[in-house]
Amino acid sequence: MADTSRQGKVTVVGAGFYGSTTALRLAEYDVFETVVLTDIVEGKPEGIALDMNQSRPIEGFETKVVGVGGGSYEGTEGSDVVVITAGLPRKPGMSRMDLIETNAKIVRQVAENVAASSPDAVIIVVSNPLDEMTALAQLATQFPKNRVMGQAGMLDTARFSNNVAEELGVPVSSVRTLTLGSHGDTMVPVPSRCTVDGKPLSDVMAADRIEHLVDRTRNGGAEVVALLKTGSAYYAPSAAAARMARAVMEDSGAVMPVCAWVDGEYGINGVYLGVEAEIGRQGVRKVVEGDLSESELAGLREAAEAVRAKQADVADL
Ligand SMILES: NC(=O)C1=CN([C@@H]2O[C@H](COP(=O)(O)OP(=O)(O)OC[C@H]3O[C@@H](n4cnc5c(N)ncnc54)[C@H](O)[C@@H]3O)[C@@H](O)[C@H]2O)C=CC1
Ligand SMILES: CC(=O)C(=O)O
Repeated sequence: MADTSRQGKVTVVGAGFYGSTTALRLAEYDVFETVVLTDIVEGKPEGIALDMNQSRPIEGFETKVVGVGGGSYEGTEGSDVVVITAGLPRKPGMSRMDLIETNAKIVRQVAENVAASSPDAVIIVVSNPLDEMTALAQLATQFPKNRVMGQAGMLDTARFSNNVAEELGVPVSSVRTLTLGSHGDTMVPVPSRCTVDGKPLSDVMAADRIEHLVDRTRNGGAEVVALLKTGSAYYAPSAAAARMARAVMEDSGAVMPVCAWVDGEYGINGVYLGVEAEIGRQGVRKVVEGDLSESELAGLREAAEAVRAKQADVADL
């Protein structure tokens, strides 16, 4: 009898650190029928897929992982969700923005291929610089804006929560935080929306320590890059992208911080920006506008203008 407990196809483009860990997380959820992993390199995705499939009897999942190398999109056709991880990671001392020209060429080409092979997919972009690459993927595919979003806020929020939990010596499960804005210098960690065991963060932590953790969160990616010396973070980033892909496939309605098209919310018009959004089968169901302090709102508007300028530039790259 056919097993109908798993459904859908998710493609992960780019079989590097981010892409391969995302593919494994997605496969281990055991909710998708197929996870396709692709790369321009021949053999790498095929080898990784075989290795992951060989782990199925040990980990006990049935999702089939398919590897497609050589820049081919054969086998990805009709994907429900596509996660774009193709692109260079930064080196120590580089900003995400230093990747813009190289990664724009890669993301444009990938997005055009995705549009041709999976015209109804929801796209989750992770390649950096994130806000600009998300805008570019929408331009290149001409998909409705709700069907193209970027992963950053889930990661930045997780880093903020981990920083708070470590500082206070409490379980991460007792901490709620939020990070909005860009995945860059104008990131907006939102202390007014943070709680520990339901209590406002400001009741349990001194203002100067909160400010320190806000800074550490803004520099969370660079902190990992500096330690690794080569490449950038992928365990926490892949957890975030995989959760987003699963929320799409399951039409869960979960509210997550993501890079979404903002048009009117917070008085901000026409830009991809990190905000909270309800995620479902069509991608972003709606942007969820929450309460922010005056300075947080000003920070979000500043981030919007900074990414708007760069997003206009990528159209020509
Ligand atoms: N949004 C976020 O929160 C985060 C974003 N990133 C970004 O994700 C991207 C990937 O990072 P890693 O996986 O660590 O890098 P990596 O170097 O390990 O992997 C990148 C992969 O992309 C492949 N690739 C390049 N051009 C391609 C094309 N045209 N088609 C298909 N595949 C192609 C490469 O062959 C390579 O396997 C980087 O741009 C990085 O900055 C990384 C962490 C967090
Ligand atoms: C690489 C990157 O964007 C991060 O770790 O935040």
